[in-house]
Amino acid sequence: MEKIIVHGGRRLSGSVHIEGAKNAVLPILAASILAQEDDMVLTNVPILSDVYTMNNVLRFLNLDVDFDEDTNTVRLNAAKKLSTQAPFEYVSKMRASIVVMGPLLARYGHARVAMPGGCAIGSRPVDLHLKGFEALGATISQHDGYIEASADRLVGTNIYLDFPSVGATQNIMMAATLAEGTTTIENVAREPEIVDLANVLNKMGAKVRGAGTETIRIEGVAELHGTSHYVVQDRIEAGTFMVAAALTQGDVLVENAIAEHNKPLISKLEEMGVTVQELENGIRVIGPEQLKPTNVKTLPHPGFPTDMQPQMTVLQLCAQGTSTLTETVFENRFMHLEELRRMNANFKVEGRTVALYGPTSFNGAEVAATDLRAAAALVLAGLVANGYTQVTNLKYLDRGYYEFHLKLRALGAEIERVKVPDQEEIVLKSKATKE
Ligand SMILES: CC(=O)N[C@H]1[C@@H](OP(=O)(O)OP(=O)(O)OC[C@H]2O[C@@H](n3ccc(=O)[nH]c3=O)[C@H](O)[C@@H]2O)O[C@H](CO)[C@@H](O)[C@@H]1O
Ligand SMILES: C=C(OP(=O)(O)O)C(=O)O
Repeated sequence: MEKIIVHGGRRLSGSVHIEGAKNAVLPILAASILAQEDDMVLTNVPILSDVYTMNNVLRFLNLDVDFDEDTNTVRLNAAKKLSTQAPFEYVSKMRASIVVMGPLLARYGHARVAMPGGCAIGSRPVDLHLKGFEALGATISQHDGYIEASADRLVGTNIYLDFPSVGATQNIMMAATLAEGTTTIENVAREPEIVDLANVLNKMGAKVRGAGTETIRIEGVAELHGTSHYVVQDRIEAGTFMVAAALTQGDVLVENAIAEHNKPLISKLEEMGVTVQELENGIRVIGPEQLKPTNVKTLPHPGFPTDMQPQMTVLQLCAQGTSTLTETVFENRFMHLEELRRMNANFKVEGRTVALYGPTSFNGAEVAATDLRAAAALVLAGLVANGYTQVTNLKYLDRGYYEFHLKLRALGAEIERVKVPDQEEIVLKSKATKE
């Protein structure tokens, strides 16, 4: 087992490099399934466990996948006959594997994918994905824990999403690229990662218009081919470092950060008294001596991102007075707060809203991450806590942050990541010693 140990109290300063976006690269990797000829060459690919998982799903489907970590480049080839089945052992590792379904259905008229199930932040059904496939003419059945979709040929149609789901928008968009005729999807997700995917699909020969707005129109084409693409920067990693700077009265340049992608966060930071400067080479964030309280509500893009919510609650807990945070996207994304309570946080959850009573004098403690952004939030709290904070369950952190502790250390944090024997190893060792 590994843990991160942080000794709080250091101001962060300097500049930090941000990786390509996990949430952009995962569906783009899946889009490679659509390339009947030519390699797909993706650059600026982050070294994350989720990327390894998606690469393994694609290898299982019979794509050739080569990840050169020295150059952050993944080269894929999908020219061979592919399998259309993604089994439980892969899908259970990562929910985002569901986005292989749209491309498989588009190319082969068939996909059988294990039901992804929920996770620590909510139940996360895929009904909107399936409604979209059905509207395109697929027959859907669910049995033995698998979802199966089949169609002779998908046919373009008008689809209205009840909620602007990121995954459903991506899956339906990819399915429609090879459909007969034109598909219009309304009330779609508008996240920058959707725009990045649409850009790749267009470079592959698709005709996707309107990504980034509420309506996407896709004119079906006969075939798609490989292309090369530089993955867009991770706005959530960038935002996490912006919060780290704000929290520690720091002065940090988040290199090449795209302000347009982080508008709601920047606006809230400014409201709290943080100085945010948009420079040519990135965003400079200077934390104030005292943070002002603020109220935040998570919403689909361009609203405040739910993936910044746990980190934001840590900042709000440090403000002079009471702040609120309303989580509208996922029904169960406050698990990190119970861990923060161990560190002296004072808050009250009522339904989807939490009142956060600041200012908090965080005390170092042993805490366990419950999900990806919870892990980041606990490390952030450790940066301003008295004494030592130990964060475990780092498998969550590794899903979405590359060398998080090293980047923080380079900014001046007193932080290390260590291997410690877990309980099972200790028992085995003590048995061996006795024998
Ligand atoms: C790999 C990836 O890109 N993950 C992101 C993606 O997840 P993901 O694509 O799973 O998120 P969605 O936008 O689909 O989900 C948002 C909400 O819609 C609900 N829903 C979704 C689909 C559906 O068919 N039915 C339904 O009810 C979900 O349960 C959730 O409450 O967007 C989320 C919302 O910005 C982010 O937190 C995740 O980091
Ligand atoms: C919730 C997240 O990811 P996923 O949808 O892959 O679980 C996240 O990136 O914070």
